[in-house]
Amino acid sequence: MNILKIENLTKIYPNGVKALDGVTLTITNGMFGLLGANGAGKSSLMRTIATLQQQDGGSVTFNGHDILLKPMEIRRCLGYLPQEFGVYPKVSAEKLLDHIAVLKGITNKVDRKQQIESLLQQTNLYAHRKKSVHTFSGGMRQRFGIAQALLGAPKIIIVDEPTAGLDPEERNRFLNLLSEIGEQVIVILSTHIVEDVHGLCSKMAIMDQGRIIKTGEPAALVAELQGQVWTRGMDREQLPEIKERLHVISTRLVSGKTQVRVKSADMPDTGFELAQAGLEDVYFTSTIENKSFVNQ
Ligand SMILES: Nc1ncnc2c1ncn2[C@@H]1O[C@H](COP(=O)(O)OP(=O)(O)OP(=O)(O)O)[C@@H](O)[C@H]1O
Repeated sequence: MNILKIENLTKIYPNGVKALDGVTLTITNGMFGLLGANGAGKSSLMRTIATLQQQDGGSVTFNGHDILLKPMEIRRCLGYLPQEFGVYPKVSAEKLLDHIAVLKGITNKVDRKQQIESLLQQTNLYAHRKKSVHTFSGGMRQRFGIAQALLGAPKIIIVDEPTAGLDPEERNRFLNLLSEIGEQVIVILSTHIVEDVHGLCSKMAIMDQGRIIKTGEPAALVAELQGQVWTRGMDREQLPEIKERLHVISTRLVSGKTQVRVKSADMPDTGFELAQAGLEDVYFTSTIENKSFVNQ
């Protein structure tokens, strides 16, 4: 079993932004979802784990090795798909993978060739292996990103916002690919898309303003809220008054009418019906409660 232990991690950028504020998490084998809005601090956490930037306080250990003291220990067993890959050089996918494999220390040519061929097959890019990555579509690039992350059989795989900008078909394809990676490694999926976490991850954390505000199994977190989510349709003009009085989780426009979701132990008002709680309700209630806690 691999164990990634993050303890009291803090990161303050030179402009004074506290991107990580005492993050503590233990992550073991399997798919782990890190959910948070833009700016919550997910990329800062991912980059620190990937040893691309140093923390200002706290520690990260992987299987007992402190990554600050022994960055090579983690780099050797890490696959990372960053949010922004930057500019791709104008070489074929196959050549680029070969180059990255050399950088990752896979020096045996036969081994390299075998790994690259099998990863190109796995990511459904074999037919495109002679094409330059800069001509690939968004979805193909992300699949290429996974192929390069999987080179060298890593024990931790970090994917940062991988489905942003993908069309529904490519997004499905990408998520299926992630789910095939297996349970023998740690996969951290950082995303702001609730459904990505729901279907795929056995464990998750919600991040907001540099803090972990909730952790657990998605199904268990949803079960905790069951029986407390109420919904009703109303005119938009009624909303301010409802927001004033009730704990509104979210509002959505459905066929021209505003559908409001409210958290309450009992029926909050006339006309409300008990709704099936979902992970989106967990996410919204946690972040709303964190904001009111921070603003107190
Ligand atoms: N290099 C940097 N210098 C200064 N501030 C930064 C830097 N990188 C991130 N930040 C700030 O730190 C906070 C957390 O950013 P981070 O990119 O980690 O969040 P995120 O959850 O990954 O969001 P996104 O998905 O938008 O990247 C934000 O307020 C961001 O503006």
